[in-house]
Amino acid sequence: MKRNVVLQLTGVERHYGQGETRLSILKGADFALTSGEIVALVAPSGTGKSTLLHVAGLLEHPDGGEVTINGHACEGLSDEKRTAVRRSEIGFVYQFHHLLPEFSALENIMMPQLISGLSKKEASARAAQLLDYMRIGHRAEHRPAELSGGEQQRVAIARAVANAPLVLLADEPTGNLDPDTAHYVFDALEALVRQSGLAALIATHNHELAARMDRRVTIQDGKVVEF
Ligand SMILES: Nc1ncnc2c1ncn2[C@@H]1O[C@H](COP(=O)(O)OP(=O)(O)OP(=O)(O)O)[C@@H](O)[C@H]1O
Repeated sequence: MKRNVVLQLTGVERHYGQGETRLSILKGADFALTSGEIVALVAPSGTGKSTLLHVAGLLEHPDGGEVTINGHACEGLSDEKRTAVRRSEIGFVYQFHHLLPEFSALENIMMPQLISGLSKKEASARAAQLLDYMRIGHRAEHRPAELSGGEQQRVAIARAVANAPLVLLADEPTGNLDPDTAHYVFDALEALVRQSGLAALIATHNHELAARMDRRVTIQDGKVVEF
């Protein structure tokens, strides 16, 4: 499989507040993620992991620098175009699943596909396939509250990749799970990434999980450095 840089951060700056209370979180951060790789982002609390993921995932604008997705510079894009890139190229997983409580597992995974214009039939077929792949096909009709924490996260991962993005960004996806379940959920995530060739950047405090990833990076003085 040909390896491409699918996500690139160049000189990314992110500051919060003004004047004396101004907090500089990212100070010229550079980072590149290549298709097919899984990278751990391991850094102490408050150093800017979520900030980095939000900027990389086009959820926040950087105060300086550039975010390039699959070769396309995103900072100059209109909000509409950024949203379109985010929907088609980025999947996001949070520590808490953020699934829609009134919808079933299958419907939650169908949702981003319906928003992207797929028919119900197509979206449902892909959602069912992803649930099977995550080994929770038998829970398709259940709502999030009826699922275990590990099952909820597997649905959230399936939803994140439903539109076949290039990049999966995950912010502490197993932070809420016991160690065995964390490994089980990571197994599923890893299989999905390996099979589809997408790239993943995963913030985690779990050093055992981080050790299973291809590369580990951290944030030091507002910059991304290899661990
Ligand atoms: N919207 C905001 N306004 C002001 N400060 C913010 C904002 N968002 C984040 N911060 C601050 O930026 C710093 C980095 O936050 P961030 O959430 O990126 O850290 P983190 O490394 O993900 O931490 P954790 O591991 O605890 O989740 C923190 O000091 C946080 O308080």
